Amino acid sequence: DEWLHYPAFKGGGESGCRHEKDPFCMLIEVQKQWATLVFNIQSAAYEDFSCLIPNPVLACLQGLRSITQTVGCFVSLYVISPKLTGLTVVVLPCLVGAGALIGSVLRRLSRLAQEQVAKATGVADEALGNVRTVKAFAMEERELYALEVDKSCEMNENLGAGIAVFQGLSNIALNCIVLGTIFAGGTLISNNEMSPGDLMSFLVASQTVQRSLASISILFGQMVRGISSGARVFEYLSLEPTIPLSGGGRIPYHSLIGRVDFMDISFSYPTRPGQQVLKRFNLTLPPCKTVAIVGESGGGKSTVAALLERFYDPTSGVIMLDGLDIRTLDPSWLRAQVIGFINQEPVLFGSSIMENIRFGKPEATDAEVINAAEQANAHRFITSFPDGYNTMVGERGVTLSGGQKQRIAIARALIKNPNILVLDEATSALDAESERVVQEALDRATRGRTVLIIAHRLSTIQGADLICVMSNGRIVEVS
Ligand SMILES: Nc1ncnc2c1ncn2[C@@H]1O[C@H](COP(=O)(O)OP(=O)(O)OP(=O)(O)O)[C@@H](O)[C@H]1O
Repeated sequence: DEWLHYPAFKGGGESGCRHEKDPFCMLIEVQKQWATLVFNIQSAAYEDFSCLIPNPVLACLQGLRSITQTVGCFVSLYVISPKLTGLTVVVLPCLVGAGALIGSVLRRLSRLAQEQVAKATGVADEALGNVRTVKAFAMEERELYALEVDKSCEMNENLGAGIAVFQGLSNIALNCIVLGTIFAGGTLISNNEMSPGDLMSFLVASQTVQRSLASISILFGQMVRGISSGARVFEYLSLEPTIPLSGGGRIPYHSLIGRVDFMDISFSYPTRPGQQVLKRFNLTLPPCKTVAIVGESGGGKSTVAALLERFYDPTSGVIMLDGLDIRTLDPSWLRAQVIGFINQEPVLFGSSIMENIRFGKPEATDAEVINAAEQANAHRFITSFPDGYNTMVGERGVTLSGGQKQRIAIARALIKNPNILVLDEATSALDAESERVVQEALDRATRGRTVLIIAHRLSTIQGADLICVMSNGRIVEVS
């Protein structure tokens, strides 16, 4: 009876609130209207503007609605029964603490699952990119990708189970709160400290809190997944290169002589600081001369080329270009205009021959591309293809032979007309005939340039002005 006479349940008027001066009634009404407003905005956003509003904004609106509902209902709860509300306030932090604990475990699981997905994708990429090697070793049946995907599947299942347990537990906990409220409220009613109507109002308001908290817990599950995926992206975005991409001095083209001095260079790769690859290495590349480095495998020859290209900076010592420390020069200018680099395994892009050669100088005209191809002994074989320079080379150049790929790589390096040419075992992967053709192209390309040749074969270094033998990270003989 008393409950039915309570103002909040009497109904009447447009707002359903007959006693507009009753603070409890007003509070319920304001909270209801606010929740409806936010809900309507959110629904309208979903239905009419979902393509315009980013998902995080929609999620924020949903979160905002749940949070305001929770706060509003808590105020109402306090107005109805401070004692019962106090009890809820004591229990709730314990639940929130337990939720935060489970949440941190879930975040860790989610991060591990994301890393495993990335690993599985990497394996698939490698297996597909190196399909010939996979076939050559009859490894098609070895389910490398399946293994990684199974692991990823297992991890995601664990994560899903974790989120399910989290959501299940939070629902059980919230229902327990309702049961506890009825129990505690019943005790208060029997002691005449509370009316049945108050208890019913309390329950209605606490169920709204329950619904809001349940939707917050779902949002939290989505947030856990989102944050760990985003964290990996932001981790990469926030990486700063140790060697800047650009910035620094440039030597005007007409004053550039092309003398390179390696002075007392010591170097260890950052991933293996314990292994010193170069030890007080000294070498001079005189302008317009060809210097060849030979030596045992793993002796550090390619590392010398990598340091000249500024892929790494030496641990100690200085590399000079025309008497200037290359660390003071603009790396993008050095790589794009001064040094032409041709390595053992030329990597081509899955576009046309024309675009691959033009990669060396994006603004080059078709005539310049053809000229570079002629210098690299590539023009004849390119024009023998039905599509000529528009022939697509396939992913990483798989539709070309080793010698053809190498000559396109030479043309790509020559088109920028570099002052310094670095050839890192450029012909070592070729048979005798292909090597002869490529060598011819290289002999032509090296004229009038400072050249560093890293070689295994005698034929490659025959024309060199200086031959240096490298062992154990330093030059041991010069002839
Ligand atoms: N990115 C890297 N990280 C760590 N160590 C590396 C890296 N690259 C090469 N090394 C190590 O540095 C040493 C020198 O390698 P480098 O490639 O310079 O030798 P190389 O003389 O060119 O050999 P090869 O004639 O066989 O090509 C080797 O012991 C190699 O294992």
